Amino acid sequence: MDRLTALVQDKNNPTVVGLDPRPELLPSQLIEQARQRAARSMAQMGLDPKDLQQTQGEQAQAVWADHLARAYLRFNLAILEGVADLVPAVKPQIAMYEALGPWGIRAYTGTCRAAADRGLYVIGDVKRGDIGSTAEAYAAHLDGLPLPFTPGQTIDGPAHSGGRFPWYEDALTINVYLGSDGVEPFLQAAEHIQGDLFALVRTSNPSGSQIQELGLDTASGGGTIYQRLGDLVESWGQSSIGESGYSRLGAVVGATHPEDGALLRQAMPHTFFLVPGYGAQGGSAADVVPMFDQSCGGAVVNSSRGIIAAWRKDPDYSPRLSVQAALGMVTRDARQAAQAMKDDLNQAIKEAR
Ligand SMILES: O=C(O)c1cc(=O)[nH]c(=O)n1[C@@H]1O[C@H](COP(=O)(O)O)[C@@H](O)[C@H]1O
Repeated sequence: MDRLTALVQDKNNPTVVGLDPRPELLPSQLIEQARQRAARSMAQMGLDPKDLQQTQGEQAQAVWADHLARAYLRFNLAILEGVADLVPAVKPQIAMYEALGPWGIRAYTGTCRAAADRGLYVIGDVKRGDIGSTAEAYAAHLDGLPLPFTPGQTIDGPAHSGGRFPWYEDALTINVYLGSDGVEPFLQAAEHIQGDLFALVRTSNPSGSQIQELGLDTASGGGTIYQRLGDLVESWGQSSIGESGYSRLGAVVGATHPEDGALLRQAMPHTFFLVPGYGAQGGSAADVVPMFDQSCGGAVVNSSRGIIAAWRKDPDYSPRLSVQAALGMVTRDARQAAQAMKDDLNQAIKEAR
């Protein structure tokens, strides 16, 4: 977590902007423009643009997914323009993009690349996890595609280009339910690119408690499942502790569980926390304070809707604005929201110390 720690310190800001686009979070004129462009594409392909309105037929759906994905990328670029110099990191959530098929994936990788080009640390929120051999393939998100030229050809060691192509992520969120053999390939890939991972430990959603708060008997060490997971994550990270004092294996700890976060902070001194749930899910700056260490480091806090949808609360917004003007508002309001979050977090941390 050395690079992330350095970026947080440089910008004096532990804020992560979640890039989670959805049609209703985009200004309507951007959607309308995508619709018009899709209709033109349909006409050029000799198809009836009316099919688009009812999204009838595979081709119409493909054309629409393509143009909506392009609108997502434009929207994200507007957000990045507003926040890139202010925040250390972004976290695109891949499900929003995967919903648009291959065109969405192109918007996802385009977003990650644009963020990386602006010097931001990119957390790919992919929440992967599987048996070891499959986890190796998922881990290619970090260390690049091992592309054999001949089917069946094996590639020894880091013979492939390695690194950021084609995903451009610095870190991934992972699900560690499958145990250490599902984590090891991710750790190796992270080591290869000097990147990081964030394992789900205590999630922000209410029903996470159905599993994570289950108690363990004393023979199994006592405590709860999330505490045991925390211990395991701390121990799996031991061999990758960097100069910052934190390992490459971080933990996701929801802002909606401040008491649990405080317990985990104590039990996991070498584990960096990614804290989602601030803002739209009700977590406050006071709630996230216990997730930070004594030096006010060791954690970053994510907000997605609170920043990317800030334009929706702007009294000057009107659907009659041009696309350019609406995107300008997206940029400005995202920046204001990110600045307000930075101030809110830093003030709460300062007051608590
Ligand atoms: O791994 C995550 O990022 C995550 C874990 C968790 O426990 N809770 C959680 O909300 N998230 C993600 O954090 C983001 C929260 O979005 P907002 O509620 O809009 O700020 C979404 O991308 C979620 O998928």
